[in-house]
Amino acid sequence: MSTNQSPSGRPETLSGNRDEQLRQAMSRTGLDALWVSRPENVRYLSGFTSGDDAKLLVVAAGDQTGATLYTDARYTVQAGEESRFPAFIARSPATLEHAASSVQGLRVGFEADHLTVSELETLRAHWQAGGTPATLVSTQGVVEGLRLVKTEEEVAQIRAAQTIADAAFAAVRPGIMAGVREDSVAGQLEAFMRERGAGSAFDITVASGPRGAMPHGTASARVIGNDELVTIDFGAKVNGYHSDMTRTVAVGNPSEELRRLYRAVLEAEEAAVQAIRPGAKCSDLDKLARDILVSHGLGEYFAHSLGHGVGLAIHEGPGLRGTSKDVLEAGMVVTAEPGVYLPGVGGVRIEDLILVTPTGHEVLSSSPKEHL
Ligand SMILES: CSCC[C@H](N)C(=O)N[C@@H](C)C(=O)N[C@@H](C)C(=O)O
Repeated sequence: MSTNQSPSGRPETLSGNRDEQLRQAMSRTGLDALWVSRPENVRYLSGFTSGDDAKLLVVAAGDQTGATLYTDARYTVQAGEESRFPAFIARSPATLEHAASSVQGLRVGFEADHLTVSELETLRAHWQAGGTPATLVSTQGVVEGLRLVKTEEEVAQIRAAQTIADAAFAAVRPGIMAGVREDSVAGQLEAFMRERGAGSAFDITVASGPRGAMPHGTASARVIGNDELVTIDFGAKVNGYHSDMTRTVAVGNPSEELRRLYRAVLEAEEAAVQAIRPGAKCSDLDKLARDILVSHGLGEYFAHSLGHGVGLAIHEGPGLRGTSKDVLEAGMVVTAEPGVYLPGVGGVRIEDLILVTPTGHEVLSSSPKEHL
């Protein structure tokens, strides 16, 4: 066990803009402290890039403000280089024993969506057993709420990721033809992005022919046939920030039935993109696209939501779905991605990545769409 003060000299106390927003969010939720366990949230607040193997304790109670990164000895050097907060190097339960003294008598939030039952029991055992127990408070979305609106720096990372993804698509598209395996297409996209310093944002979907009926048809060994549609959904990852884009392309001369599906999805997608602006209700956007597909008799085949926010996570707020209460604000980055999936026939999805701007929107993805 050891403490590791950041050599950068950056402050261990909560003092920046992001810290102030967090302090306000904690105050609204009635929290003195927050035990951050969602990897993206650890990264967002501390800068430490291996959030899967770290936790962050933030204390914002009266004069007592500050944060400590908890990670293990595999990351001693990395934590020193990356974390804005001092790191305590240990593994659980030593981490919890160390944190216990800081949380005595405090209302400590935990992230209910990112803590297992056994981890919660361990927190209780260490922080509620002594003379001045902490009160553990279940929370949802405290840090995620801060992540909804991106800073200029965050938008720059997402834009860089999308630029690489667009270049990858342009390079690989000519080779998407009958006789080529789906996983070869995925491999080429991934290799292109890696060559340019980006990772793949998620397992790439390459779904050809009848496999197009699977919204997340991860590239398989299937050989693309003639006169088929192929749905390709992929993204790049740059400094933790994702891009996300889907194109459906024609190989040969797909049937009129497939072309009709394509045209309906394109109409829904373009209408949704045009409606993206600050103040737009996410549920209305979903309905707009869904109604167009319903008017084409395809509503029952639109098997998911219209879209989602994109950032440090591939799926984050706001949610562009029927049940969403979210309203768009400038600085949000979202997808619009209607699709239809007909078992035994195939499917179509078209997706753009969009920045909400003060006056409307900017489409970040630039790969051309086919007109069938
Ligand atoms: C495993 S990440 C997949 C990324 C892909 N572009 C995507 O977002 N696909 C959608 C069909 C999706 O999964 N939507 C979610 C938000 C949903 O509707 O629940």
